[in-house]
Amino acid sequence: MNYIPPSHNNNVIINTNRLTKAFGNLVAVNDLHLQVMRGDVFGFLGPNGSGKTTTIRMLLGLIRPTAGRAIIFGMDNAKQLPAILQRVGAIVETPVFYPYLSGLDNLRVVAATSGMMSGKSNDRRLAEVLEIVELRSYEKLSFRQYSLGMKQRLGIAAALLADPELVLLDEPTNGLDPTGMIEIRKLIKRLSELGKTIFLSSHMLHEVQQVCNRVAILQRGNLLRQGEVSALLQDSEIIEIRLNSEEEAIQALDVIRKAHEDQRTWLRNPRLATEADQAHIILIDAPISRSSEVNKLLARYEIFAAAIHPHEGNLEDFFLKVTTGTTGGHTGMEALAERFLHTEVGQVQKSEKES
Ligand SMILES: Nc1ncnc2c1ncn2[C@@H]1O[C@H](COP(=O)(O)OP(=O)(O)OP(=O)(O)O)[C@@H](O)[C@H]1O
Repeated sequence: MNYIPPSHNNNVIINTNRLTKAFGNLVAVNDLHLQVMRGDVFGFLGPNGSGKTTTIRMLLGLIRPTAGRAIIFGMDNAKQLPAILQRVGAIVETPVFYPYLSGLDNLRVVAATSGMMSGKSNDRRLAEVLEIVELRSYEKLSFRQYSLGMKQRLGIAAALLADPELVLLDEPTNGLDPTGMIEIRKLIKRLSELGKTIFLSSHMLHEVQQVCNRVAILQRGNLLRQGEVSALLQDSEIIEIRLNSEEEAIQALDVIRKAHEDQRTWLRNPRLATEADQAHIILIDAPISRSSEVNKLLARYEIFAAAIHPHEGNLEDFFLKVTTGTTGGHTGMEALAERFLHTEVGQVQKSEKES
């Protein structure tokens, strides 16, 4: 995606141009072009070590890029960082709170140390943010008694104190149990309804699919894809056709391949299922809304499918496709993607850069 000059579009909240960070020979982030639009819940996806935190740290001005720049709210963060940060709330590392103070008192400390208002308006804001993160009923409880999910939400409450337009969250569900994850998901939706733009990094595709409208996929510091979740999901829809025998499956495959060559280009990558006992199953990367067309096509050649199963797209499949080029059997794909995402990946060596 091309760099959009900031003056041309005020709806672009984050706009990076060739953003790059090298640590010695290791290129942690390489030539990154990101566009986050106003109102997005933007998922920044990638396996461990792919450069997500490094990117967030550059956006927040915590580290300097080796090359390229980041424009936030139309301002260059190398030049106008304080003005940008006034409009941003972020959690990059687990926030530190006083264990023996209550949630409310901890927020009071944050408000006081960051020079926010005091008195009644301050108390009102504290109550508001505790309400948003659903900790109002636990505000008097000491921090050490909070669950991990509550601690994380208190961190988000602290990031919300100054009513930021943009909220940056680095792996907000890391280490949380399913209930904690659901709470964070609900909170992200609530923040989005309040008009915030949200940028969240994650390696949990399923989580991201449920809350984000747009995503960028990073691998070894390189941007693999960026776009609307709905469009990416459509790209990973699969039609599964079960035939009555392996012989019939091979005939059907031939028909589908010819149809693909003959203008039905939406019938992408027809193939036999990879599992040994599934040689009678064909998988096609194709919009599931066209399942009946496939059925009719085969019937014209007197091939009658025993069953046709449309598989909705999911980010795991999509991710696997773009990261490994795998478009094989559907079976086990999610598990494979999940394994991949938890794998520490190797890093690219610093490449020669164009000027
Ligand atoms: N200060 C640093 N010095 C040297 N290498 C670093 C530094 N910070 C990060 N890296 C390396 O840069 C790469 C990208 O790390 P980064 O933390 O940005 O990845 P990530 O996608 O956020 O992964 P994780 O989810 O594990 O934090 C990794 O190989 C990491 O070891």
